[in-house]
Amino acid sequence: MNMIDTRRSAAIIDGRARARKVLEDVKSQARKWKAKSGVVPGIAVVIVGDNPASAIYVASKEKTAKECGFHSRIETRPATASTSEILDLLGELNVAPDIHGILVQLPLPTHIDAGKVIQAISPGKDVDGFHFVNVGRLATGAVDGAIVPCTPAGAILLIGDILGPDLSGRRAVVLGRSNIVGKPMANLLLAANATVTVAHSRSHDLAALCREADILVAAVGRPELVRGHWIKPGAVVIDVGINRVQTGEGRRAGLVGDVAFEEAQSVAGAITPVPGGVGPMTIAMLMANTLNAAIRGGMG
Ligand SMILES: NC(=O)C1=CN([C@@H]2O[C@H](COP(=O)(O)OP(=O)(O)OC[C@H]3O[C@@H](n4cnc5c(N)ncnc54)[C@H](OP(=O)(O)O)[C@@H]3O)[C@@H](O)[C@H]2O)C=CC1
Ligand SMILES: Nc1nc(=O)c2c([nH]1)NC[C@@H]1CN(c3ccc(C(=O)N[C@@H](CCC(=O)O)C(=O)O)cc3)C=[N+]21
Repeated sequence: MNMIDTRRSAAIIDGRARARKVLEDVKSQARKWKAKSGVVPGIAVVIVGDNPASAIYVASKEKTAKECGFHSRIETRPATASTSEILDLLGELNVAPDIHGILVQLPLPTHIDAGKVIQAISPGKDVDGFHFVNVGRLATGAVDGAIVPCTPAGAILLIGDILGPDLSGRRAVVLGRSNIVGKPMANLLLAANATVTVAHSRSHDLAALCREADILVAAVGRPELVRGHWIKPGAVVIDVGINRVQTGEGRRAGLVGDVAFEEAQSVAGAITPVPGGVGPMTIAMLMANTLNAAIRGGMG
């Protein structure tokens, strides 16, 4: 019998538990802020059309907002709504005194100018962190004043729990360059002193790039693209992907990430599961961003 077990097993990062901790903090800070100022943090979620995935996320956001003691308002508009109708609604929410955070659920129906809609949100209420002002603050290193996009903000917390806040000398690879996840993730890693590579659909030899990574963040939306042999032994693997897959093709039905979890688990040092990893952190960070926006009083 081989006495040396060469199989390794990564620590599974419990995003649900970490998110609960964030939410407990948010809840207690919100209570204190209310006692001091009389202000109850308020969030408005705008949902256009009837994307079933969006409906699930929005319900979950509302439930969590209530748990935090926040005021929450859902504004639903039909898929046929025009860009100008949504801009009018945002104009109203921007000046609503009981609303401190505004989120427009993406994707929007294609006939709506999503860029215009995002830039119409007042930067101080932009709890997604998608407005140019917040993107610019993060990109220029003024991280403290920025509202940071929720998913990367949650992911960097998980990374910090394992590696500490200073990532000097660590190689990070981010798969995906979207404005929602990939780019802000890269900026946060850079701000934490990591050496960052951003890869995307035009990159060559992703496997070799990924094998260099002490920290690998996968945000591509391709089920189980990242295989076990792409991963550097001991790496911290953050799987942002949320992919709904059917049975067949040798896969389990249901939700899978962008990383082939079982394979990766035998190589990585730590890994986030899907579900139960980054997803719950996203919603928790949305509440944290809303609380901070309320405390800042919509400044910025
Ligand atoms: N857990 C959470 O809270 C959240 C999860 N998500 C999930 O994360 C994933 C990514 O989301 P998002 O960033 O919005 O997605 P986008 O579709 O906007 O971006 C995907 C990125 O991945 C790149 N890409 C796509 N296919 C490949 C490939 N085969 N090889 C290399 N790169 C590729 C694209 O490259 P290119 O730019 O060249 O097209 C693009 O940069 C999705 O599964 C989404 O559902 C998203 C938000 C929150
Ligand atoms: N303006 C805007 N901001 C967003 O932040 C935004 C968006 N639009 N559009 C869609 C994506 C996706 N997203 C998720 C949030 C939570 C989970 C989440 O909680 N996931 C659970 C499971 C969910 C399930 O079971 O379906 C988990 O991973 O454990 C997932 C994905 C936010 N997004």
